Amino acid sequence: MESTLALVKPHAFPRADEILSAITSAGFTITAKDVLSLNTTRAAAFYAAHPPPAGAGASSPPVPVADLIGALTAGPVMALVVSKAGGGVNDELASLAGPEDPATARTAAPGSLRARFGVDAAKNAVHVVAPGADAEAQVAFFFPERERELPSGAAAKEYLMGSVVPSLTKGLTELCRVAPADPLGWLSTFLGDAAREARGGDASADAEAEAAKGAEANGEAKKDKQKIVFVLGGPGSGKGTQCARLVEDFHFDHFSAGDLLRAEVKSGSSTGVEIDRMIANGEIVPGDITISLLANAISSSTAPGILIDGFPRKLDQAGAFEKDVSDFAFVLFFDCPEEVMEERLLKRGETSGRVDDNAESIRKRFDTFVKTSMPVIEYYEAKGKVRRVDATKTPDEVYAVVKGFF
Ligand SMILES: Nc1ncnc2c1ncn2[C@@H]1O[C@H](COP(=O)(O)OP(=O)(O)OP(=O)(O)O)[C@@H](O)[C@H]1O
Ligand SMILES: Nc1ccn([C@H]2C[C@H](O)[C@@H](COP(=O)(O)O)O2)c(=O)n1
Repeated sequence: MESTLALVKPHAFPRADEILSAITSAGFTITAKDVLSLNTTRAAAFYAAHPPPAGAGASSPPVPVADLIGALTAGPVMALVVSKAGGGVNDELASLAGPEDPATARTAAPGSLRARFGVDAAKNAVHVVAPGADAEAQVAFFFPERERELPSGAAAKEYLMGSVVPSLTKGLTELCRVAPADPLGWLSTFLGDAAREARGGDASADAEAEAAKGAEANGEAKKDKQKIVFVLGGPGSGKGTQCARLVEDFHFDHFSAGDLLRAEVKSGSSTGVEIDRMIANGEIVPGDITISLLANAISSSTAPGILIDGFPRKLDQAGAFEKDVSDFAFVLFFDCPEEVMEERLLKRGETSGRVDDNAESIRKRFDTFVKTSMPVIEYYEAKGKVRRVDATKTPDEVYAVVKGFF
């Protein structure tokens, strides 16, 4: 089975079902699918690593990369791994897509995807891998965790000796030295980091770094040099209190997802009305709203570290942030029983003015925390990324433990 990449571009996204059906009717199999949104940095990195073909057609001028980036970042993208038995999957899919420019496609290949769903040479419905280009690398850009076809014989030996044995030996040696409480989680994080480091020299990572430099020059902050820490814990566990101390001692920036959402409510925007209702009801606001508020807030930060308080509250928020905004260093988790948190919140409610510091909202918030947010902590705990603190002690005692993590 040979595989290649296809992207359904944002303007054609509403017609993704028809595009998928055209692809499968032509005898291809969709072996992986993801819906994502790309920011400018990531789209620029993609086109830098995988430059588009020279022109939309023999007689047409090349499409400016800025237009391609604009088209790819305008909304949701559907990324597909398209497979077919035998060879030539790239060329066959390129032929189903049709000429780059939909205007040309409509006369030269009227049944093609671009003829049917394209608008212009940038909004041309689908990105497919150009004949002769590196399909595997393009697939890996969007599906980095996907298993590749394993090498065999001498190639397998070379791969194992060169890539697997050195990091596994180092990982196992370190594992014995550190003796972590969760050895499997620890080793999985270690090997994941080693693999990412090894990929640091590949073409797409270089391109991404270059693109990020460009984005920085345009005022977009590059977050990978700043330590980002997710601060989690139940409502009233003391996240905000401890973050304030870290800001004072370490000059970090502190962004509270709850505060950003409350500011949105105050702004009087139409989204704000709905956010206010959800907060009072103890519900989680959709991740895309919170992530865009956070991404905007952290984009201008130049502090050595960034504390993201009260986020991610749901597993999908965690994945989306890591994918679209930034990696993070660890989760600082304040472990506190409900009775303690309830007492603190009712006391805070006497003066806070918060719509959710009342007995009924508190009960709903606890329920949401257990059902929706604890799985985030368990997920990262299994990866060895959680630093847990007993939050029942006095603020000074809690802080003595917290600052040891920085
Ligand atoms: N260790 C502590 N001991 C006693 N009271 C505390 C402690 N830490 C914080 N508090 C108090 O408990 C209340 C809740 O603390 P804080 O606002 O820091 O919690 P939070 O986790 O940020 O809450 P939320 O998620 O609801 O915003 C505050 O009134 C704070 O003064
Ligand atoms: N990632 C987030 C963070 C917060 N909210 C909403 C729901 C919470 O109950 C409320 C208050 O947050 P807090 O100040 O307690 O951190 O804000 C959310 O939906 N998603």
